[in-house]
Parts: sequence; C-alpha cells; structure tokens
Amino acid sequence: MVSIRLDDLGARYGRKPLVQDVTTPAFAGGEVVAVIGPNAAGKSTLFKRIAGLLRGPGQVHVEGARRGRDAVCYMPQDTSANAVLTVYESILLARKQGSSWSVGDDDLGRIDETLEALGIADIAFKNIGELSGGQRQLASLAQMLVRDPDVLLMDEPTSALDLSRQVEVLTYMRSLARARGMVVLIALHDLNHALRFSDHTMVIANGELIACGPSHDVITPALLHEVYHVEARIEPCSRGIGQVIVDDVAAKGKTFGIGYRPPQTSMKVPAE
Ligand SMILES: Nc1ncnc2c1ncn2[C@@H]1O[C@H](COP(=O)(O)OP(=O)(O)OP(=O)(O)O)[C@@H](O)[C@H]1O
Repeated sequence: MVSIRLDDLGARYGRKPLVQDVTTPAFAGGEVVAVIGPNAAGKSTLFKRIAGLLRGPGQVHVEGARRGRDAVCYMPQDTSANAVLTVYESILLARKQGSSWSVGDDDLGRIDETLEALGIADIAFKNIGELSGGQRQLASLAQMLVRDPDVLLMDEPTSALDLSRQVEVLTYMRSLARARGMVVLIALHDLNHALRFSDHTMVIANGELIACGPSHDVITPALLHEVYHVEARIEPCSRGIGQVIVDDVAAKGKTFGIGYRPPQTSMKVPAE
C-alpha cells in the first residue's frame, strides 16, 4: 500500500522561503488529509513542492506506489483552460499522458465511469473553453482521476461548485481513496468539509505546519482562535458530525485594515 511522508520540507520562490520545516507522519493509502490555513499561508506552495514543481530543502517520501514517476498528481486551484479540446478529449489526453498512445477498452471504460461519477457525461463533447467555472473544475478533476494516481493533491477542488456538488464530490473522493488505496490531500477553506470528509488535518500558517493529527482533535475552538482569530464553537449536528459555528471575529482578526466593527443590530428603514 502506498504511503507518503514529508520530512523537513521547504519551498521557495526565487530566494524567498515560503514554506519551511514541514514534517508529517506517514499518511497511508485510503486516507483523506485536509490541508487548512488562512489565505497566503502556503498551502498551494506546499502542494507544488510535494508535486515536484518547486524546489526546496527536505524530502517527500512516497513508498509502495504503483505508478512510479506518475505516483503523485496535482490538481491546481486555477483550472482555467484555453485549449481547443472537448471535455472528453482533454480527459483522454490526461489518461494517456506519459504512456503509450494506443487507446484500449480499459481507458474508455475508466473515462466513462469518471464522467458518470462526476455527473458531467452530458458535457463530454462540449469545448472546455465553453464551460462554466464549476463544470471546468469537474472536468479538471476528471483529468486527474483517470490518471489513477497513488497520491492526489487537490487544491480547493470544490471552490466553484454548488452545495450539492461539493458534498457529492467530497463523498466520492473519500470512497475512491478507500477503494483505490489512494492518499488524497485536499486544501480546503470550508472547515465543516474538513471535519466531515477528512481523516487527518494539517494546519499551515505563515508557511509552517502548526498542527497535524486526526481532524476532530486538530480543529478546535482554540486552534480557530489562534489561526483565524475567530471565536468559534464546534457543535455536533443531529448526525453527530462536528460543525464549526463562528460567533464572532476577534478584534485581532481585522483583515481589511478598518478594524473590527460589531455587527449592526438594526437596519435603517427609509421613511415612507
Ligand atoms: N509565483 C509566485 N512568486 C512569488 N510568490 C508567490 C508565488 N505564488 C505564490 N506566492 C506567495 O506565496 C505565499 C503563499 O501562497 P500560496 O498560494 O501557497 O497560499 P495559499 O495558502 O494556497 O493561499 P490561498 O488560501 O489564498 O489560496 C503568498 O504570500 C504568495 O503571495
């Protein structure tokens, strides 16, 4: 079974180090790992470093992979595409990348299965330049899945999707991780998704790993206060799944340079 472990990993753009000293336990095939943290914390940079797209110190240890050189796939946050290809062609191209160009029944079967599972069979022959943002994100996800990676890095893969699609995609990803023995690392801003769909959570802040462990142990009111400067509770919903409820933004959390202002308690109604 595949496993991935990060050892003192760092990454830089030019000379500037943006991620440093990231060391994790081994994550095993079948596990979903959420990567959370504020804007500009270094989540995408970390993913690019793991995928070998950036240089830096430290090591990525992948053991037991089936796919050798193609073991790790990275789905970037920005999925815009200009190529004049249909969705189907782009997925076929992704499937055959780095292998022989002959197309077999297994290739076609995997593509059909993925299109169906992601609910995009109806747009298979649309040009990818003509898709909506959400459709493009699903097509991009399909391109990754047909490559059968051992480790899949997904950078905010549900950011353009409507509510039901978000839940469907994350449910599917978790079942696929289990069924294919794949490790899935997902950068997420929705902490309720992290609580519901991930086994482990890594928290990145200012380019450093400040917490890593079982998601329900890591995502706590104290952590949310420290990292996001919010006063929050974690309450179990009727199905027993933890939900983050943000009561307030701490004064320290002013983000836009205007300082925190308490919410307005009344609205001005124009006189008739
Ligand atoms: N190509 C680049 N050259 C120089 N600096 C970059 C480059 N790309 C990103 N950065 C910087 O690296 C830092 C981390 O960015 P990164 O995209 O990894 O953050 P993130 O945690 O993924 O943020 P977000 O949640 O907003 O997507 C930021 O300060 C960003 O400005």
